[in-house]
Amino acid sequence: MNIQVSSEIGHLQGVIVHTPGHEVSLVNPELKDELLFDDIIFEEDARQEHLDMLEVFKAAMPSDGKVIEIVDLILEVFQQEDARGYFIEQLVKEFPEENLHVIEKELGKLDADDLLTFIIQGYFKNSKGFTLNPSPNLLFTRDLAAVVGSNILISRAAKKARLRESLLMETLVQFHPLFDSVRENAIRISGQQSIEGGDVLVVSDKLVLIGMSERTSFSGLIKGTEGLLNSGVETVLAVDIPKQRSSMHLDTIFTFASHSECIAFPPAIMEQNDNVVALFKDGDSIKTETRSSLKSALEESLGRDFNFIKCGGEDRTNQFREQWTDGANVFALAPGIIIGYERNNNTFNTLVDHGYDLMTQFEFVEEYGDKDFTPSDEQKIAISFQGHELCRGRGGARCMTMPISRKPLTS
Ligand SMILES: NC(=O)NCCC[C@H](N)C(=O)O
Repeated sequence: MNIQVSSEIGHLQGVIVHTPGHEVSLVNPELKDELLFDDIIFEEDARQEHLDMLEVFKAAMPSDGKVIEIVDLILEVFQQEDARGYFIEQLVKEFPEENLHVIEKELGKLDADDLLTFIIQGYFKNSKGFTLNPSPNLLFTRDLAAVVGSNILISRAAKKARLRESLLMETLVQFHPLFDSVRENAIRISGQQSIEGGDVLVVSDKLVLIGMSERTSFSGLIKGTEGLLNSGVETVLAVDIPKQRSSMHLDTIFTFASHSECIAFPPAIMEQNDNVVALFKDGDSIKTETRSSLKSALEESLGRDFNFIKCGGEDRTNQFREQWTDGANVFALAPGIIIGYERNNNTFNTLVDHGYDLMTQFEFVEEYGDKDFTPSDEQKIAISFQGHELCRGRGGARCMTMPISRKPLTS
């Protein structure tokens, strides 16, 4: 598969996901805040909701499209002894407080399955009593990396609860053949720097948005920007967003729906001024310029009008309620073909006002499951899916996807 993503909306051809497994059942309520979950979630229902979401992806994707489970990639890569060794070395180094050096030898003897279980669920037989917290957030594959054009920016998580996922992603890029084409030029950040994929929105291969959030540090933003500007991106728009749990990434308050439409949470995006800084190259240095708003910055950069559709509609309480349940976090399967949680009905009604046809996940799969879906410029569809358990992990459709291949846009 050719790794290439030059927009947020091009027809989806390849995506990495993680259908939740037993790790979500290991979240003790006492640890849920530390593990970045807002509630404990019921594994079986969460898994079914996720699998049903994937059915929509498959119906919308071309027949040769690929939905790839990240654990399959990890198991493949862990067949290589040097990949296991590399991962274990990083794990021991990055988590000194866990004293994993004491069991480094035992870890080295684990086969691929047992090592994976240890990483995701936190235990293995003969672990001498050493356990780790589970990794329930692997579900949100978006945050592990961002494919930008034909490059990859590997995230480094801000929170310890997610740092193991960053090491997994780094190991995949280093060792899995899927990433052969991006390995050498991969953009990496290190040390105290942090950046998470939910903060990176690929408007085009020349223009990228990066959220300055509670998860993306200033040094992470600058290092990531340097890497992008050195690999063909012309402008990064840094978007200052509230540093708080409810909007932990830019994509929790802003996503793209079509060539000229975005879903935005009004208070944090549409009602802000001077909250965007453009970064671009000037010789060997990076120059910055303030932009008055995200809308004007996008319009100026792309030379066309944008329509920001309000998450939650006009009512203030609904805007806040539906942002909280990821109403602004839609995932585009193709231009104008988006999917989001069914519960955000005010957001869906607002999309209808903007010319979207509403379909449930079941209607969409019934209609397109057995025949090719060919997106057209005339058709806009907002697909609703049920995610009452998934939603408690505090992420929506975009958060649960890492696109690695999208068709280039024609217009
Ligand atoms: N891109 C996203 O917004 N991802 C959602 C991440 C949710 C996860 N529980 C976290 O707090 O990191």
